[in-house]
Amino acid sequence: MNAKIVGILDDRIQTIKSKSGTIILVGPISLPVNLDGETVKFQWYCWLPCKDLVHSEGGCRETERTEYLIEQLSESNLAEKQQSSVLVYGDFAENDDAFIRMHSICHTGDIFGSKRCDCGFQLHQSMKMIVSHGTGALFYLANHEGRGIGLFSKAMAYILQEKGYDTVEANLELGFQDDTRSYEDTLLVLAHLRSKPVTLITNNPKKLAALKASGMNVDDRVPLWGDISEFNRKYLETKVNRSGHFAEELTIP
Ligand SMILES: Nc1nc2c(ncn2[C@@H]2O[C@H](COP(=O)(O)OP(=O)(O)OP(=O)(O)O)[C@@H](O)[C@H]2O)c(=O)[nH]1
Repeated sequence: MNAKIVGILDDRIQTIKSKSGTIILVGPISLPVNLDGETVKFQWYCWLPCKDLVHSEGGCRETERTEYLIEQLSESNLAEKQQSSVLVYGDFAENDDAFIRMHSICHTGDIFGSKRCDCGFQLHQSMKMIVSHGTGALFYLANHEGRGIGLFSKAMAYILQEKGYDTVEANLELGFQDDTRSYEDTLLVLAHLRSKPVTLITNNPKKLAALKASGMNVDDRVPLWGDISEFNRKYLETKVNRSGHFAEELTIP
């Protein structure tokens, strides 16, 4: 193992231990982002559950950790697994007030710009809200596709939705719960980066409750509705009527 390479990486790799397993966090990494034509500098971190390494014990050792981690990377086939990450803005550890977005990956909305949901809009808008607020973090949760059912299953659910099933019914008909997302690892990363309370960007009361129940220090919420069109009207109505989303701020034309 090249000691120079280990030395370069070592001080930006940390382990976070929990009852359910260890997470390896890499960062901060400077990430300049084009946000509506302006360059905004975020600090980026990515994390990996130790169990996703081929020899999980070796990767998570306290001593010589980085060396063991590098040895396993090329064998661990990480492109076949999902890694989540977080974009941090401002003095995240210390500022009294910070906006947090827990954003579930949406291949169709975030990447293709699909208008069947509001995900792409929420992703972009939440980054703008965090920057204009001055401090915050966008967690991009890569194992949450389709509220936890996976991309292929979401494609099947979309076909059922074309035949009149709503989002919740389609998930249930395919044998899933309506919402199977876990925030466990994400909250460990958040606690590592910040202990002060946060304001959560969401319209979803169940997400707020689940995060609070898992120990997240949330003292406020801000809504994020938008990009409403004929294509996502039923999806958004289902959020309000079936999933209990806060409706007071939503006006569907
Ligand atoms: N199963 C299913 N998932 C969908 C559908 N449309 C979007 N999604 C997924 O829903 C997730 C969006 O979650 P969030 O943006 O956190 O939405 P939310 O739980 O309503 O909460 P907030 O956006 O915070 O208000 C993404 O993973 C999308 O892939 C759909 O029709 N069916």
